[in-house]
Amino acid sequence: MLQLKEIQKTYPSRSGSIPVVALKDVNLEVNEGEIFGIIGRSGAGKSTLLRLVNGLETPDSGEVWVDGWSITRLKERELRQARTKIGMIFQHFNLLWSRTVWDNVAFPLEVAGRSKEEIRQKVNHLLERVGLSDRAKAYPSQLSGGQKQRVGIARALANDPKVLLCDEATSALDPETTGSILQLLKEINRDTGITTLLITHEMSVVQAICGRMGVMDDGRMIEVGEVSEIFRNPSHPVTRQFVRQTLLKEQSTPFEDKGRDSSACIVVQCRFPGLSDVWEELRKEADRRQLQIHVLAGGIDPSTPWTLRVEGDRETADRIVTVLRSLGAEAEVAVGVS
Ligand SMILES: Nc1ncnc2c1ncn2[C@@H]1O[C@H](COP(=O)(O)OP(=O)(O)OP(=O)(O)O)[C@@H](O)[C@H]1O
Repeated sequence: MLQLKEIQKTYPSRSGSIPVVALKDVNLEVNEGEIFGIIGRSGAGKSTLLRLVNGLETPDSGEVWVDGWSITRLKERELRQARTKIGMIFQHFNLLWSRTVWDNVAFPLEVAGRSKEEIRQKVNHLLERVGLSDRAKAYPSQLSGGQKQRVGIARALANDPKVLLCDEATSALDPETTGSILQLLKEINRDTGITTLLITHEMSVVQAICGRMGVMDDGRMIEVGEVSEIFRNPSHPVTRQFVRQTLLKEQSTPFEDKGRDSSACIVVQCRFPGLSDVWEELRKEADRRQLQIHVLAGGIDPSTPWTLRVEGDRETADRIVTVLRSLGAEAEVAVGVS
């Protein structure tokens, strides 16, 4: 669905010094219907990559393909047409502040020349989809951050795009709102099959909704793979650092703090045949043993493997693996971080 082939992108220097090579020989393939996450530190080249996909930037060399269109070869008129099939949401929402919620969502449909009746039906449907029917007449300034992003999502979906690009879409939101927006994106992907490419600097975002991910550093795509696999076995030092930072973050704690030393932890990877029963058993077992276990990935979609962080030493993790196996799960200790 989306392909970047041997992309090279250089920006001319801003102050007469050396030009900046933002992307270096980047290759990427995103499959139809998947949610693909790209993570990287500031300046890694994530935004440049996204702007290449919707044709806002052109590469020095290489090709960008979106749904059969070679974005890099299109003339301005064709590019505008191709762009209607690419929706985008932004960190700071980019809403039209003088227009109501309803009018913001209607805007791309008006530009596309849709009839009044078509616009009415579509906007009402989209507002219902994002849970904002009752705020249709409000202005963006009267909305919370999460509601603003819901308007952004509805607007991005107005022309039934095949691809949704998310540019740090939850970076301006608190963790709870982030969770609900990610959940909405996941549901939309499930219901419409829209191919979703998101960029972020937060591993937790990738873990929450992406099936596969790419890691960028200094203009290069340094690692691509299944999120669970990369988490279990990060090969590049930069990826390892992202994983480590996530593991050491005190978040998503399903168990109360038992005063353990949290400076050491072990990651356990497991697959459950079912979900809730096993999880309940595991909770009880961990409680009995006074252990802290955090779900790092796999919490939203029961079909994906779970990644658990167990605070404690290798012996503790081995005990948890034994418990998991006794509950019918496939489980193994993946990586130790201290
Ligand atoms: N218009 C521009 N002119 C010159 N240099 C640019 C321009 N846009 C980006 N760059 C440079 O290209 C490199 C990649 O930038 P880019 O914004 O793609 O990275 P990023 O990973 O999205 O970073 P961030 O997370 O901070 O937005 C950086 O060194 C940046 O300074």
